[in-house]
Amino acid sequence: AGRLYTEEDPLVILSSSSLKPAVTNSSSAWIVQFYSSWCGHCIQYSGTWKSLAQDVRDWRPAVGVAVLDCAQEENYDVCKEFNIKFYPTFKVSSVRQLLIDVLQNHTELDRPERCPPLRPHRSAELLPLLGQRSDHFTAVIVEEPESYVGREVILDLLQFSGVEVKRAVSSELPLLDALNITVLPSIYLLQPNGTHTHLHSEKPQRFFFSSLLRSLPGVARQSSSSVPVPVDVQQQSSEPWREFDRSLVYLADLESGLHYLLRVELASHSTLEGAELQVFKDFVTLVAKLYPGGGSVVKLMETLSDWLLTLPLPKIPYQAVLDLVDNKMRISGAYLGAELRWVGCQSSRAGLRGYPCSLWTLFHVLTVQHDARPDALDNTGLEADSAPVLQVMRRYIRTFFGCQECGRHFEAAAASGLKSVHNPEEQLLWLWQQHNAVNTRLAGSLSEDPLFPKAPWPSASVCPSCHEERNGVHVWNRDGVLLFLRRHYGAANLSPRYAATPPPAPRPAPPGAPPRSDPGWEGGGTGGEDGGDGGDGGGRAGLWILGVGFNSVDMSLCVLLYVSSCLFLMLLFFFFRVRSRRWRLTRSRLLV
Ligand SMILES: Cc1cc2nc3c(=O)[nH]c(=O)nc-3n(C[C@H](O)[C@H](O)[C@H](O)COP(=O)(O)OP(=O)(O)OC[C@H]3O[C@@H](n4cnc5c(N)ncnc54)[C@H](O)[C@@H]3O)c2cc1C
Repeated sequence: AGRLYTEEDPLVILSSSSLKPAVTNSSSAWIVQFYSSWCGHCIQYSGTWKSLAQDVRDWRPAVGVAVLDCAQEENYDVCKEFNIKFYPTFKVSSVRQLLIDVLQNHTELDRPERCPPLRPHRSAELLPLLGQRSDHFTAVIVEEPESYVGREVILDLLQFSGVEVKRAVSSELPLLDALNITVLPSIYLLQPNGTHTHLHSEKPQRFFFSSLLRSLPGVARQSSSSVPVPVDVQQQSSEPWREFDRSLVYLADLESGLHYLLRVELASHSTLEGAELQVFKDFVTLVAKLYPGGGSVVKLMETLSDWLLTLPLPKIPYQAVLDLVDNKMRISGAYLGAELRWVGCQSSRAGLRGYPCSLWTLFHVLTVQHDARPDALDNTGLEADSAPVLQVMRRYIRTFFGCQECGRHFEAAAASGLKSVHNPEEQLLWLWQQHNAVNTRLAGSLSEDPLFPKAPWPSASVCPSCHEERNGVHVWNRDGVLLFLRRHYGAANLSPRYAATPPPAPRPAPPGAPPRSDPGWEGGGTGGEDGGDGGDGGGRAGLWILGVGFNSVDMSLCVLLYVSSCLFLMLLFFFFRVRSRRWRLTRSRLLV
């Protein structure tokens, strides 16, 4: 079963393995909603999509309605291939009309086999039918050219035998005259015995026309067994619950968020150029400078940032970025885990929380880091802004964040609110306030996880000093909130538990080695002990000689120095040899 959709819904749940077999060379057209189960709007919208599927259920031979969850790891590649960047919203009626346009605009050659022709008929095609006997009813709907009613009724009756529906438009004057049609849309019925009559409908609407035709004698639904429905093979993996402490922030969430952002969200942009490239560069710089801990993630982001800044290319293929993120160059100590391990952002039900939760968390951490180290962004080009973290976040959300509606809301808030942010302190408070505004707006919505209800944060039980009552009215205590945010999102409160790149375990000191001050995970881990696929844990690439540790860069420098010293000595040797020969020659000439 899908996450927002189940097998009971009147639609098909597709996955990477069933999408292509279902839609390629299909006898019907397909409308597939690529959604993301973490996207609040997709959750809100799922009801609409189900209504649409229900609404056009009888059109099934001509068109299949399906969904595919791009937030599922196994579907990443197919969403990338289909270039899915954002998850839009529609109204049922507009999607239904869009469907009709798509179905009608197929040329005769590539029209799906079971899709009926939807073009209007000419008077010359219809008038000869009057008075003719037949084995079935023929309904003629005459309507304005822009009306969808006729096409909707044709599709509604697609699975019914005993009646054929045709449409004509109001410009067919000979037909209008012959049938004496004065009101549009109208429905005219040609009976099997050759007579014809105007059908009286309560209202000139799709539902009434379709119902009338379905109730005609001998009109019956055909067996639907001939309609192939692909069997979905998608299995939902149920993640094991990870015990965690709500008072901590987990590095595993930050890393999983970065993994999703860099390897999934960005992957739908096959090349980065212009403003997009600049937004990405700024984001990477920001993370490289402010991500706490100085560990392998920072090393990776620094490498990426250096590479982006030193290459003056106007356009960068995403694959090149991915190669660096996957550390194909095997740079020692640079690594970002390639899996999702939600901890503080895990959910009680599949499909909720996860990525958007991690993105909020990441930016809260970055605002607090910037507040602690305001000089960290010096000489990056970002320092001139009074709210650099928020500006980068704003541009990232606007440009790349998959939830387009969220981006619109955030942009509107930033456009009006960021003018009042003048320093790092106001910056972290603004983000807190904005996040609370979103919480309030979404409280009780379908995207809410009952285990993590959306409410003004932090609650009075978590931070009593954040709350006050003035004249019987609740108010936030600004200083209390500031203190709480600095502590909660501060480097000292980040837990490495469950992280894919844990801090390096203290290396057993070799005999005679000088006591080493353990930098711990905060002081600059050099990569995971379990480097994982593609990761080159810095800890493993080194060598201990006489109690001194050398990493692979040190070793390469040694080799370089050794080779250049040898060359230098050889040069000296040849230089003196040539000189001594010359000297001997000159001396022997003088003696002669
Ligand atoms: C920029 C942005 C805009 C979004 N806009 C929308 C939108 O318009 N509509 C929509 O449906 N979804 C939106 N989302 C997603 C939505 O806000 C949630 O992220 C998502 O529903 C997951 O909710 P959650 O329960 O994990 O908590 P989240 O709201 O994601 O919060 C994650 C964690 O942050 C902490 N936290 C909560 N509130 C605060 C706060 N005020 N300050 C600091 N920390 C806090 C808590 O520990 C919480 O568990 C947006 C996400 C982002 C990143």
